[in-house]
Amino acid sequence: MNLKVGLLGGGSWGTTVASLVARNAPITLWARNADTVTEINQQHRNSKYLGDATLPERLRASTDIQETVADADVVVMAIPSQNFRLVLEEVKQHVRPWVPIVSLTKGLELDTRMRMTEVINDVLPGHPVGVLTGPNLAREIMAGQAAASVIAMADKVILAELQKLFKSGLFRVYTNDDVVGCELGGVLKNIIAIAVGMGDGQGAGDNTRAALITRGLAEVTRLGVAMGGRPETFAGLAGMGDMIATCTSPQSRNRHVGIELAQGRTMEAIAADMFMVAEGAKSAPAVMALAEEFGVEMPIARDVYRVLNGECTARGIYKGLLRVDPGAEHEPG
Ligand SMILES: NC(=O)C1=CN([C@@H]2O[C@H](COP(=O)(O)OP(=O)(O)OC[C@H]3O[C@@H](n4cnc5c(N)ncnc54)[C@H](OP(=O)(O)O)[C@@H]3O)[C@@H](O)[C@H]2O)C=CC1
Ligand SMILES: O=C(CO)COP(=O)(O)O
Repeated sequence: MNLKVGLLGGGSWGTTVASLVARNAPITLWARNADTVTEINQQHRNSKYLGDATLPERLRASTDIQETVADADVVVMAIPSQNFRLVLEEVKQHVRPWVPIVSLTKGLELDTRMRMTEVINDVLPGHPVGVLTGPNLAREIMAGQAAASVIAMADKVILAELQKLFKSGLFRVYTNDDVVGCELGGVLKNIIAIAVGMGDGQGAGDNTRAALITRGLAEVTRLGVAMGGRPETFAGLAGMGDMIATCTSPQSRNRHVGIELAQGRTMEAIAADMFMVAEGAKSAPAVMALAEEFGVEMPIARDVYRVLNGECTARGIYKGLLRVDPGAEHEPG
């Protein structure tokens, strides 16, 4: 393809998506860390985030945002949610006015409770905005295993071009015009994955995990639909698909946080040991505020939030589960 791509964010997922896109189009990957950039350009590796995985030789990295985005036809953002706006403000100085911006990020901005596509609209009004999301654990995709994803954008013509840009070999990319639903599926499943990790860390069984995933998906769907997403989106790759991958994979950072909380560790101590992002822990307060604003009950997310805050322990939450009287299946609780 003739489209030039600038991708911002040299972590696990940014590097993985850049490697996929490099098969289809010229791409520059921006990372703030000069060692990461040198390693990608000279050794075709990003060992901090992706171990021994070999990156395509045509993938070029840069520490210069201007060089990365000034002649880009598409800009892709893989920056964690709490730093997303900061980097986008720099992108704004150099990007051309009509260029589509695609978010890979699965979190909410804490202060504003905004989704990343809303942050993009805020900083770069007028640009076509999209999101790539789904059950996509970075290391598996780098290992060449098959995966499916969803690219969502309101403009169907640009959407079809973006689908061609991101899909390759065993990475199957479907289209969807429900940006809100797709984006919220990726954000909200992270908190349920923390709940599942809290159960797994205490030796809970497969039935417990299945119950949490199913009830978790129901509450995620309730909030997502109240915020404007379509119910069927939450039954698809961006909803149920990502929920299953994140809640069951040993590779998930959010599930890992839950397992550590189950050992009685505080979120502060867990975060101090992690160099990668766990978006669920960061976004939980914003999700709770949105649930209140939209009048949606999210009992599992609320319990996770209370453990993250140190208001109660993972063990206490699981004992509490048994004390709740179940009502009708379609009701919260
Ligand atoms: N990993 C995965 O499997 C998937 C992740 N995602 C989502 O993608 C997003 C990015 O995640 P992922 O790549 O995994 O995260 P990682 O934790 O692996 O990497 C984070 C990257 O962001 C960079 N970064 C953080 N703050 C800044 C900043 N202020 N300026 C510039 N760069 C910054 C880090 O740079 P440095 O190394 O210098 O600290 C690092 O390169 C998240 O929202 C995640 O939920 C979505 C699908 C799959
Ligand atoms: O979003 C992901 C997989 O689709 C990655 O999940 P974690 O951030 O929990 O590792």
